[in-house]
This record gives sequence, C-alpha cells and structure tokens, in this order.
Amino acid sequence: MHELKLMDIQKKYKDKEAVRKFNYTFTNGVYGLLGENGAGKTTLMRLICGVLQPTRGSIYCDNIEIDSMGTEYRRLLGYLPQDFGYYGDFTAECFLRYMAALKALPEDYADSRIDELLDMVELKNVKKKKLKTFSGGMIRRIGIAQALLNNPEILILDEPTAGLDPKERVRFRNVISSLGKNRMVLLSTHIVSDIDYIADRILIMKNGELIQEGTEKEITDKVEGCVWKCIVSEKEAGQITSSFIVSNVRSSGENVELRIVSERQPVAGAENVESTLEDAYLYLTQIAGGEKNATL
Ligand SMILES: Nc1ncnc2c1ncn2[C@@H]1O[C@H](COP(=O)(O)OP(=O)(O)OP(=O)(O)O)[C@@H](O)[C@H]1O
Repeated sequence: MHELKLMDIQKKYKDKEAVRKFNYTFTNGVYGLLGENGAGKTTLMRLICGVLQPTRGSIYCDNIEIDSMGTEYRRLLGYLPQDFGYYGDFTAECFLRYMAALKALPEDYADSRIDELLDMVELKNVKKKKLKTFSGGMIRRIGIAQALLNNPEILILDEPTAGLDPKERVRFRNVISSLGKNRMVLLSTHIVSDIDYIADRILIMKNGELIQEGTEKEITDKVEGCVWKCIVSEKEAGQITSSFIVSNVRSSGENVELRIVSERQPVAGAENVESTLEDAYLYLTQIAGGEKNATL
C-alpha cells in the first residue's frame, strides 16, 4: 500500500490560482473528487500524475518527493485523462497493444494482461472492432483498460463517466468498485450520483480549494435534519429559490414541489426529509462561496 501526501499545494496559471492550499493524504481505496466545472479537479490530477509542477508545495509518495522518483513513480501510476487520445482506425486489441508498447511492457506480459483487461471491462467480444465504431461508454472502458495495463497501484481517472448513459454508468461503477480494493483510485466528477455508492471517501473542491472531506455518511450527516420538502405556488417558489438553497424543483400540477436545505423550517408546512449527498454537496458548495448566507 502506498501513501500519497499532498502538502500545501498551489498551482497558478499566470494570475489564475487553479489549486490552492491543498493538503491531503491518500492511501488505498476509492476517492471521489467532486466539484463543479473549473473547481480545479483536472489541475489537481495532473499535479498528482506529475504532468504539471506545483507553483508551491510538494507531493510525496511514501515520503519521497515524486519529482525525484522518475520512472519508479510512473510505474506506480495509471492515468485516464479527460480526453484521452486514440486512433479510431485501431481495433480495441491493437490500441491496447500500442499503449503497452508505449509503456514499455514486456510483450508476453502485455498479451495476457490485455486479455484479462478486455474481459474485465467487458469488451472481449468486440476486441477486433475498430474504436471509431465504439460508443462513448465503450471508449471510456477501453480508456480504463489502458490506464490499468501496468497494473498501477495509483489510478487517476479524470471524469471517467462523462458522456455515459445510465446503463453504462452502472457497469462503470462496478468496475471501479472492484479496482479500489487493493489500490488507490482517485476519480473526479461533477455528478454526485457517480460517486455516491462507490467512493470510500469524498473530497469536495471549490475554487481550487478542498472545502470538505469525509465518507458519504459524514458529509451527508452535515445537513441531517436540515432538508425539507414542501409544495408551494409558482410565485412562492420563486421567492424561496432566491433566498434558500433549493436542491430540487419538481412540477406538481399547478404547484411546485421544492426540496430545500435550511436549518430552520423554510415555510410553514414544510416537512423534514432524509438528507442525501446531493443536498449536502449543494449546501456545502454554496455556503463556501457565500452565495447563500441567509439560509442556515
Ligand atoms: N492551461 C491553463 N491556463 C490558464 N487557466 C487554466 C488552464 N487550465 C485550467 N485553467 C483554469 O483553472 C481553473 C481550474 O481548471 P480545471 O480544468 O483544473 O478545473 P476542473 O474542475 O477540472 O474543471 P472541468 O471539469 O471543467 O475540467 C479553471 O478556472 C480553468 O479555467
């Protein structure tokens, strides 16, 4: 098991501070990195992979700075970037062979590993098909397979579920859960339900900062007793939405059903309901930016 320690990481692109004051220690398990677009997730992942250098701070793997580890660190890593490049004319099998060669894996090992991985990501029956005929979900799965070629102990997946349909999302979650048993898996998303059940720990980023960290239960518990449901007129709904954190809106005949996160009862008749990670995420990201302060 490896320990990856981020100490006081900052990354600036000219004047833009994309990651700031980031301190965290990862070990084995699935870590879900949650944040809206532009929160700094990709930058953080690139820093961890050594593709980018921090402006300030250092990253240590088992107490050794990753910069000084060179190929030894790269051997531990598997990375699926947000837009990974592939040639559409390659078959799935050829693509993995090509990636294995780039990673300088021995041919014998690569052959058996490719078979194993195609099986794992459920693409064995289409291994002779060209990638340009694959769906978005199949491409994502082949992306994971390439990231796993060297059997990495640290696996970094940037928005791996982007563009997947609901069925593919479920299949993908199953693959990821099984991977987190004996390695560190860090995956980013802005979709709460993608990591709801599979992440052992959830990290929430906003404006480059880590604003919250914990298990799903720890984070959800932060808004325990503060989630309300009520049915109001459209006019009332408009007023409530401007001053409360509303985590869901649903039409209900002439009226509107609202789900609200608030410490006090937002309107007479609102009923307390069980909190979810989505409620907590919305609440924590909105108060962190001071977007809604009259609420709780
Ligand atoms: N090369 C760059 N030069 C300048 N600014 C950048 C660069 N890359 C990212 N940024 C900015 O840094 C911030 C963080 O971007 P980053 O891509 O890390 O966020 P993200 O959470 O991964 O978002 P997304 O999900 O949209 O990729 C954003 O404001 C972005 O515009």
